[in-house]
Amino acid sequence: MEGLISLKSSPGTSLRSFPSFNQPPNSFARRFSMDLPLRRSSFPAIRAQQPGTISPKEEEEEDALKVKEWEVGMFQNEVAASQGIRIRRRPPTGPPLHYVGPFEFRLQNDGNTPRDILEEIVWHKDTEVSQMKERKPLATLKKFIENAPPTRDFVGALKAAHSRTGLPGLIAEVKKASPSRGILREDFDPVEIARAYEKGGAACLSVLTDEKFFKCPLLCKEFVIDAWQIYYARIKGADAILLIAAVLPDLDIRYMVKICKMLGLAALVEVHDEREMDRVLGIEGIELIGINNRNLETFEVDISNTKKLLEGERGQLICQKDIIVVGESGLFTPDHVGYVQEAGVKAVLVGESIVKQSDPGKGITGLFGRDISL
Ligand SMILES: O=P(O)(O)OC[C@@H](O)[C@@H](O)c1c[nH]c2ccccc12
Repeated sequence: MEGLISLKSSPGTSLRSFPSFNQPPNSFARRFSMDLPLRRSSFPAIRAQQPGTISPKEEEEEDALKVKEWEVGMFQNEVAASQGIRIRRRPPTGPPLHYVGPFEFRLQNDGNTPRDILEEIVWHKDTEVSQMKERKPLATLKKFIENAPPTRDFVGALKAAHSRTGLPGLIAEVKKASPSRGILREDFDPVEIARAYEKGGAACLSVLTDEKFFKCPLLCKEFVIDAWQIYYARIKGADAILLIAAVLPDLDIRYMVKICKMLGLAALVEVHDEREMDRVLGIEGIELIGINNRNLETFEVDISNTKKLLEGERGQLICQKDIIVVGESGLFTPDHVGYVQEAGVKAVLVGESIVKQSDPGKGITGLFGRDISL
């Protein structure tokens, strides 16, 4: 699960490769040169002094574009905050590293220290995605998609499993580690684990999407902050993708859900509290809502969260809209599964309790209290 565990920074990365949001643009730096010193060779005005680089006009246009992008980036944080989203998409005043002339020094600014693990992941993801986008621009991904095989029906597989077994359809998660639990399995062979899940009766798999090996539809478990990641997941063989309401403002969710539809992907939109649920219920075209029992900011797990969010009017609205709800995280026993099913879920997303078993397929039987592969 790269998205969950790759929190390390990328040494040796030039700032030039992720200029748009992480670093204020050059003309800003000129205006506020004391506050926002930049690494010299990384920015257009300085590059232009070297022979064989872009023209002053191009440089000006590039600068103007970056100013706009930076402003939009900052504006996004404000929009998100107005929707109750605590996670800031980017450090408010640029990254903590600052450079002045030939001297480099580190400026640790309070505002630029992530407040919790989710924010740290999102800030890291922003850098990672900017770099990947440079290597594989959207136009390249689109060409691959034209030749990609069709997606498998993720929602259909969950519904079929539910009506076949009378139990929630299982999305079985392949993960080696998580930030809250550390390493879950030393002898980690993702392919073998996924095969065992498939044999054990899982309807779908949740995995960092890589090669296509299985018949079960795949959920790409990622921290999506940019539509580019959705295209990338599609060419890597995903059939569904996770969108986290604690990270994404409504407008992003609307836009990303549309992109998913266009690409034939299911979108699993994840919520953790009432406010997020209400936001998501106000968005048209959502088929799958995940209720995460784990708070991604504190790691606290409470399975009664699923019940709480499905009570009363919210539950009725979900029924009317024919939305499938997935109970996520912290499910270990048949009692847990029964409890969330009683609360109204038709599917569950389970990682730790089954991935840890020596035979993950048998782990599924233990989780449901009976063999669901038949
Ligand atoms: O291992 P568990 O407790 O069974 O949880 C699985 C899954 O719900 C969890 O990995 C998860 C759900 N949504 C997420 C978002 C980010 C990271 C992790 C998650």
